[in-house]
Amino acid sequence: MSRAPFRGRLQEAVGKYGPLCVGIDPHPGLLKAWGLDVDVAGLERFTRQVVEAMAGHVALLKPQVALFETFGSGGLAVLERALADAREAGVLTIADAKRGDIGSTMAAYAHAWLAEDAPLRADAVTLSPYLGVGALAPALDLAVATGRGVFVLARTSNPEAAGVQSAQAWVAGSGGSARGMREVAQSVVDALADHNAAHGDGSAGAVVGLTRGTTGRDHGLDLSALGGPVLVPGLGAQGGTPADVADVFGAGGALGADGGPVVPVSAREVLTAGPSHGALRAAVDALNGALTG
Ligand SMILES: O=c1ccn([C@@H]2O[C@H](COP(=O)(O)O)[C@@H](O)[C@H]2O)c(=O)[nH]1
Repeated sequence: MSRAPFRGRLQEAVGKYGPLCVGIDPHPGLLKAWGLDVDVAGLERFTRQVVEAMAGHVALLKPQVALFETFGSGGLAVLERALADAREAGVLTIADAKRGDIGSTMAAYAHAWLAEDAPLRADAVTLSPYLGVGALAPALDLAVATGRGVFVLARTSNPEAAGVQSAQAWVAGSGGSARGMREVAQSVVDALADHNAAHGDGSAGAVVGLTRGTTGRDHGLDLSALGGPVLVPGLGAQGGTPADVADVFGAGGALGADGGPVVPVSAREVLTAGPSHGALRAAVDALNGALTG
C-alpha cells in the first residue's frame, strides 16, 4: 500500500478545511432547480459543478450511489468520472453504496469500491451490517490493505431503523468485547472497535445519525473504544443543526483518545445553494464555521 491510512488522511483534511462532508445527491428536484434536464447530461453537469466548486474547499465528498445508479450505465460513468476528478483534485471521497452480503459476494463489493485497480474506487465506502459485521470482513480487510476506509451503519438517521438497531442482540464476545446482551447498534460499534484495535489504523468507522438520539441530545452509544471516524448524516434537510453536533458528540472526548474525527454530512442543504460556485462555497463555509466556532 503506497498511500497513508485513510483515517490519517481524513484527519489532515478535516484539520485543513473543517469537518463537513458534502453529499453529492443529484435528486431530480435539484437538477431542475439548477436549470438542468433530468438526464445523464444534466447529471454530469450537476456533478461536475459540485466537484469543481468543492475541490480545495471541503475535506470530503460523499456521492450517493443510488442517485447515479438510477440513470443506468450512463449514471455510473458520471460517478466514475466524479470519483476520478475528486481524486485528481485531492478531495477525499466516500461512496455511499451501503453494501453488505455473504462473504463471497462481499469480496466483489469490496473490490468494486476499495481496490487500487477498480474504476469506481473511492477513499471509503459505506457498508450495511444486516448480514453480520463478520460478513463485511473482505471490505474491512481490503480497506486496511489499500489505505482506504469503511463506514458501517450503526445508528442511522432515519426513525424507521429503531426497531432493528435498538433491539437487544446476544453477542458471543470477541477481541475486547464482552459476551452478553447488547443493543444491535452498540454491537456493531463494538465489532468495529475490535477490528480497529487489531489493525491499529482506525480504518473502520461508524455511521451514527444526528437525528436519532435516545434523548434528542445523545446518540445513546458508547463510542469510547471505536478508535475510528464517525460519519454523521442528518444535518440540514433532516433537521439536525451544527449545535446538535456539538451537543450529541461533544468536543470529541466521548470518542476516547483514539476516536474520531466526527464528520457531519449535509447534501440537500448545501446543494440547494447552487449552482453558483460562490454560493455553494459560502454554504459550506457557513456550516464549517458553525461546526467549529
Ligand atoms: O443514516 C444515514 C445514512 C446515510 N444517509 C445518507 O446521507 C445523505 C443525507 O442527505 P441530506 O440531503 O443531507 O439529508 C443521503 O445520501 C442519505 O442517503 C443518511 O441520511 N442517513
